[in-house]
Amino acid sequence: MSHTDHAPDSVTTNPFEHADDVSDTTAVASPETALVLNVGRNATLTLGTDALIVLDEGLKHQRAPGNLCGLLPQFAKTTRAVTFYNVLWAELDSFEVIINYAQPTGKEGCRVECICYTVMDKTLHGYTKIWVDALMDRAYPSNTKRRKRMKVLINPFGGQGHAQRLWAREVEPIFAAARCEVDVERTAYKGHAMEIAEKLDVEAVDVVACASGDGLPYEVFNGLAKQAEPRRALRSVAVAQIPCGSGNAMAVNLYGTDSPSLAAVAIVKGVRTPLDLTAITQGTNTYYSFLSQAVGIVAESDLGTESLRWMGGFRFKWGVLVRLLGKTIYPAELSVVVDSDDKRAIRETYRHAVDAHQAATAKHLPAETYLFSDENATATAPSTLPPLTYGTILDPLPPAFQTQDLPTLGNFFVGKMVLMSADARFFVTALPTDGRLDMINIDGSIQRTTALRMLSTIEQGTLMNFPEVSYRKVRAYRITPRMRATAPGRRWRARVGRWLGGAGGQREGLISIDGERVPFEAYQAEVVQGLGTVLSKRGPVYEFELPKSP
Ligand SMILES: Nc1ncnc2c1ncn2[C@@H]1O[C@H](COP(=O)(O)OP(=O)(O)OP(=O)(O)O)[C@@H](O)[C@H]1O
Repeated sequence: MSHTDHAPDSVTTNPFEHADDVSDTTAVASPETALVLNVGRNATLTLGTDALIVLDEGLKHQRAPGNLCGLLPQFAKTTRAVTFYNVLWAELDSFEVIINYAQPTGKEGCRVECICYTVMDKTLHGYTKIWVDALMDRAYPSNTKRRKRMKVLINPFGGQGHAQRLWAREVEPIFAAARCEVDVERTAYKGHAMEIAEKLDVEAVDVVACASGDGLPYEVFNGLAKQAEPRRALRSVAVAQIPCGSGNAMAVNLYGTDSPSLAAVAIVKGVRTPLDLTAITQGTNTYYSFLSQAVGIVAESDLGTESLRWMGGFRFKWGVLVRLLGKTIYPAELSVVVDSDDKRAIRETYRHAVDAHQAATAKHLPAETYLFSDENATATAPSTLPPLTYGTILDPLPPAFQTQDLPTLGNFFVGKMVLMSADARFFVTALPTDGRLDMINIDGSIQRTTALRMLSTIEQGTLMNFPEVSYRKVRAYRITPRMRATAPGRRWRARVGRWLGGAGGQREGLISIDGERVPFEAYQAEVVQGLGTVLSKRGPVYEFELPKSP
């Protein structure tokens, strides 16, 4: 923590004006005009366009960090810029101006630092208070709630089992510096987060932040959906992720990072954003998915490779590779309500949405047009869940569905977010609230060389460009997966393939909903626009840029 004490000589709204000329500034200053605070003969704090500028001759005499334990005499600069985004809190505490901020520590994180100056002259307190308020208004724009009330859930077994340590070291200090109200609970068993969310007092909590992978957010959405007033609960409580798991897609898409400390800042500064949820009916069960559904190679390589956990992060890629090379197929019947199957039109629509968002941001249009404001979050929400437009899996298939038999299906993957992990860009035109799902189908009998080329493009986000990849925007679908029959002469080969792919003892197929296993039987899915609420950096678009070509 840096701590610099100076008694302010004077205050002024113009750094080039002499202090004597503005001796009555206290009377006229307002949040719009209070830009410069003189905090010493040689120190000023200025509200710049995007950042707080600290100009202090005293900083020159402080050693800069990272200079080989002080062996090299290297001195700090006299100015320091702290982006308003990184300002966590500012206050005037009797004589002290205290500014807590997040100091980036390389690409992978940040830590809390403090700027602190003493204001001895009581006559300047009125102006200083106005200046501090003006800084807070820039640090927290009108669509960003201050001092969020958080329920933090920690999965002690998420990822490599480091969630507790990451929370205590990297995240808790940031929430504390931002003066958030925090209530922490550890999950004790599978399904615990769902129970907690089901019983949560939604009036008392703004955010449920999950120090976990994507498993806990999935449980929290489903728990909120079980409340007595589910729609209201899903709208008033934002679900957030402190990335501590093996899959951290929520954080990567909404905050652009899988660093716990950077995600913590994104949560503190996050704007409430509606997120489409997918209502899935299977038998008599209903699940709500926020991320993805998979049948075939992705589900098998994720859920069917438990025996290969020793491989760490490479487990999934290995699983995919073995199955691709083995040309594994996952037959199914698929019925879909298609919105568009024209890839060019899908990309165009996506680009329009991004352009519209950028234009609105540039013109500072009110965010309320697409975001919920905190004040009316609960007031306007109906309390019950909306009825499903296409019924459930137990109903006869409505005529809006087009049915295909897919005897050689290889990959069936449906997503509501772009990235499925930090380097897997599957659904490059996904938007949080467009009321559509992005659906990818790939035939399992395509050439191995093509399949390998596809694999290498997932990181760049160009998989959809392959003519062999069916990429559609859909509103609903029903899938009935079947076990594949192996020809008698190929049984031994298939067994070796399964063993190599980590699925030696596997007896039936796998279906993954947000990375969680559900029974291998038919289900129906329908997107429910804006049903859930999350926190995001930008609102209606994810932290991703669509590759330029084609
Ligand atoms: N105390 C606990 N003991 C066992 N399982 C738990 C516990 N708390 C949570 N879980 C379960 O752990 C699962 C995985 O959680 P999470 O997504 O946080 O971690 P992950 O490491 O990313 O996931 P995965 O294990 O799928 O790789 C969830 O289904 C959750 O219900």
